[in-house]
Amino acid sequence: MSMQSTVGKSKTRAEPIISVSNLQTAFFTEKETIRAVDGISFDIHPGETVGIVGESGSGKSVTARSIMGLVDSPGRVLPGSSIRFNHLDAVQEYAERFPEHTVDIGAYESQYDSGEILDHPSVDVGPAELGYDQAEDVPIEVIVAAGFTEPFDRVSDDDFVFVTGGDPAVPEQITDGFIELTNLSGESQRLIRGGRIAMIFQDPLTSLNPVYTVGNQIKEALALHQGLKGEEATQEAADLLEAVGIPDARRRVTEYPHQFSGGMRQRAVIAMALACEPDMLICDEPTTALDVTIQAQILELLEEIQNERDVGIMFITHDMGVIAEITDRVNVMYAGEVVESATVTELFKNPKHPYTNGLLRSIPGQQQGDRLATIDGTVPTPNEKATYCRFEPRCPKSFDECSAVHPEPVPVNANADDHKAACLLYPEDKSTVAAVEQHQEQGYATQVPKSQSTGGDE
Ligand SMILES: Nc1ncnc2c1ncn2[C@@H]1O[C@H](COP(=O)(O)OP(=O)(O)OP(=O)(O)O)[C@@H](O)[C@H]1O
Ligand code: NI
Repeated sequence: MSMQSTVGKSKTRAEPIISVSNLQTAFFTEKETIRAVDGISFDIHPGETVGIVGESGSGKSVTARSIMGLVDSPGRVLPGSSIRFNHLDAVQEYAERFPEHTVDIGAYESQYDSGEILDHPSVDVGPAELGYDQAEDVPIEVIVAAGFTEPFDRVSDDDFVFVTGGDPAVPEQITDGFIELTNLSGESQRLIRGGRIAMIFQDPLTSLNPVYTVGNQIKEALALHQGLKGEEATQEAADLLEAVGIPDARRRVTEYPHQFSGGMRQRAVIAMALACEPDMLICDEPTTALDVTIQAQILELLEEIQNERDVGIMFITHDMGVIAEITDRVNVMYAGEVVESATVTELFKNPKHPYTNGLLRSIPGQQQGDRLATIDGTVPTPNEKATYCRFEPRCPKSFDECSAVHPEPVPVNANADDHKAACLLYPEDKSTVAAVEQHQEQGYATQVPKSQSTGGDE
C-alpha cells in the first residue's frame, strides 16, 4: 500500500505530512459556544514526533479528533480551518477513487487572482489568518482548502482532493497535491481513518471490542488494509503482537481483551494500528493510565516503530517529562491556542512563554523547593474570539496591555526563525511598546471583518 516512486518519497520527506492551519473547532451547546480549538497552526513531517502539551481542557484531544474527523455534534470545525494531508500516494489513490471531488488547482491558478478572491463577499478571511503577509501572495489552493469555494467556478465545499502538480485525470502521473481532511465524509473519511492515520487513545478499551479475541480484531484490520486472510492473517497477527513485545504471541491472539493487563492492551492497540500500515499516528495520552515502567516501554516501542516505518507522530500529553523523552518539536496549548512552539531542545533550554515556564516548574525534580510547583488557577473555557491574553489572570508577568491586546504567535527574537511565542513580551529584542504594536498589527490583519458565517449561499 505504501509503494512510492523515489520522486514521491523525497517529495513527501521534504514536505510536512500534515499541515494544520488556522484550525477552529467549536461546540455549540444551548447555553454557550465553546471555542475548544481557536485558530491553531502547526506541521508534522514524516518521521517526526510532534508533542501537544497543556493542562486539562486546553483543546488537545479536540485537535486530535478534528484531524481524525471524530468531532461529534454539537461540535464543528469552522470555515477558515484547514487540515492538509500531503501524501502523494494518498492523493493519487483519492484522485482515482473520487474524481468528482478532485480539483485541478493548476487550472484555477491561471484563471483567478488571490487579491480579488479575498475581496469576494463570501470569503471571510484575511491573508494573515492564512499565514501570509499580502493578499496577492496567498496561493489559490490555500483559499480553496480553507473552504472558500464560492468564488470559484465548479469547485464545491465537499471537494477534498486538490491537485497542484500533474493532471488529475491521470492519477498515477500526479506529482503534487493534498487531501483536505476537513472536507471528508463517509467513505473518503473511513479510508483515511485507520488506513492512513491511526489513533491510539488513553484507554485501550476504547479501541478494543470486548466480545472478540485480540487476534480477530487485528485480523480484521489486516483483512481490511492488507487483504490478508486465514492462516496467513493469523500468523501476521501473532507477528505483530510479538513485534510490540507481547510474549507468547501465538497463544495470546486467541485471548480476549479482559485477559490482557493494561500495558498489554495498549500494546495490542498499537499492533492493531500497525496492521493498518498508517502514514501517521496520533497518540492521545497513550501511557497516562500506565505505571512508569510500562509507560517507558511503550514510549520506546513507539520510537522503534517510527525509526522503522518513518511515520509522523502527533503525541498528546500533559506531562512535560514525556514530552522531553519522545518528541522532536513541541506545541504548548492553552485555552484553545498554541502559545509556544519550538524544537524540544530549544523549548527546554530556552522556554519563553510564562505558561511554558509554569509547566516546566511542575515537573517533579525540576522545582526549587520541596513542594511541587503548580500554576494557580484553571484553564478558562473560551466562549468568544479572544481580544486579550487568556493566560493573563494566572500570569506572574502580566501588565496592563495583556488584558486589552490579543497576543499572536511571533518569533521570540530576531534570530529565532523556528521558535514562536504568543505573548506580548516577545519579540524580546523589541521594546514593550513596539512588541505590543506588532501583536496588534498582526491581530488586525487576522480579524474577521464579517460575521463568522459559512458564506454559503447568500
Ligand atoms: N462534546 C463536547 N461538548 C462540549 N464541549 C466539549 C466537548 N468536547 C470537548 N469540549 C470542550 O472542549 C475543551 C477542550 O477539551 P479537550 O478534551 O480537547 O481538552 P484536553 O486538552 O484534551 O484535556 P485533557 O487533558 O483533560 O484530556 C474543553 O473545555 C471541553 O469542555
Ligand atoms: Ni484530552
